[in-house]
Amino acid sequence: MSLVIGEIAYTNIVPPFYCLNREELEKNGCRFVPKVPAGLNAAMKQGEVDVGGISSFAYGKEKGKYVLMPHLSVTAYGPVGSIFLFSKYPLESLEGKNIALTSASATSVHLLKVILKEFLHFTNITFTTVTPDAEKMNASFDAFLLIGDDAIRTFWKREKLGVYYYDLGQLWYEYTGFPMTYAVFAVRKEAAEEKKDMVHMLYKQFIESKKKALGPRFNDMITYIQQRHGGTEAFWRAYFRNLHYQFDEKEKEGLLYYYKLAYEHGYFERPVTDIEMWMTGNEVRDLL
Ligand SMILES: C=C(O[C@@H]1C=C(C(=O)O)C=C[C@H]1O)C(=O)O
Repeated sequence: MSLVIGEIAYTNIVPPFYCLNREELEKNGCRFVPKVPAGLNAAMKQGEVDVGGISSFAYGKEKGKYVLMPHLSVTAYGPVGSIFLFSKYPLESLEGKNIALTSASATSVHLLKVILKEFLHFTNITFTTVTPDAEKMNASFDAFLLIGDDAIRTFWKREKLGVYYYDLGQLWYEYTGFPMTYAVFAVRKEAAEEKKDMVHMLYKQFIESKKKALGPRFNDMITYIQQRHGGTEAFWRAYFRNLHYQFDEKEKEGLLYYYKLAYEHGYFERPVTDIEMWMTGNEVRDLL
């Protein structure tokens, strides 16, 4: 029996994965599957992936099927640094325009729609989902949304593209005062039951990896990322110091508010008013 772990193929998720003892996990039957968030959301829904990072939107959409791992998420209190709407026009002038949405995302595309409809009161924007490619998107659309490393690379060349840019996390924070949780760590309920010991082992390692990657191993994580993706050391340091990886009351409150608006705007069939956790209280404390 193997445990299939979804690994978001973007840098934002690195800390909980960076210091995993992959050899040990693989020896014990774990297998890693890297995909962009939308790919993992689908794989998890189809039962091909048991556990891992998925879009927080996908948890709400599939409410009832997954439980969430405590103290793990990808969250920002304000700007994210890697979720941008790039636009030929200022934000206030987007009514009547067409916007390209990256096919890699679920949380951020709905976040953008919610922000434009709920807070800017736009009713007439055409959205088209396309493969992320800044040049092509910029050539054919008035504005385009990118996430993850695609967004970071485009942010670095924003002046060449001559576009306005808006950080969705910043907009959300300005309008609501809430943090926004983009990725959650979900476990399919069947896997949580049937592969209990493996899920426990993995959870412990996720927590340890996050602590080490943001603590004693921070410098070598930054070097590793800079070597793979370019950019400056200062950029990556600031990027990771800004992101939050916990998932406690404040993060849940922000996420539930997002779920409320997502339901009101018709993106969920049922309201999502609570979050089911994998293990709670004392049980988890033993694993931390
Ligand atoms: C922080 C980010 O969040 C990601 C955004 C997601 C989405 O929009 O569905 C899903 C997972 C997150 O890892 C990012 O893309 O940079």
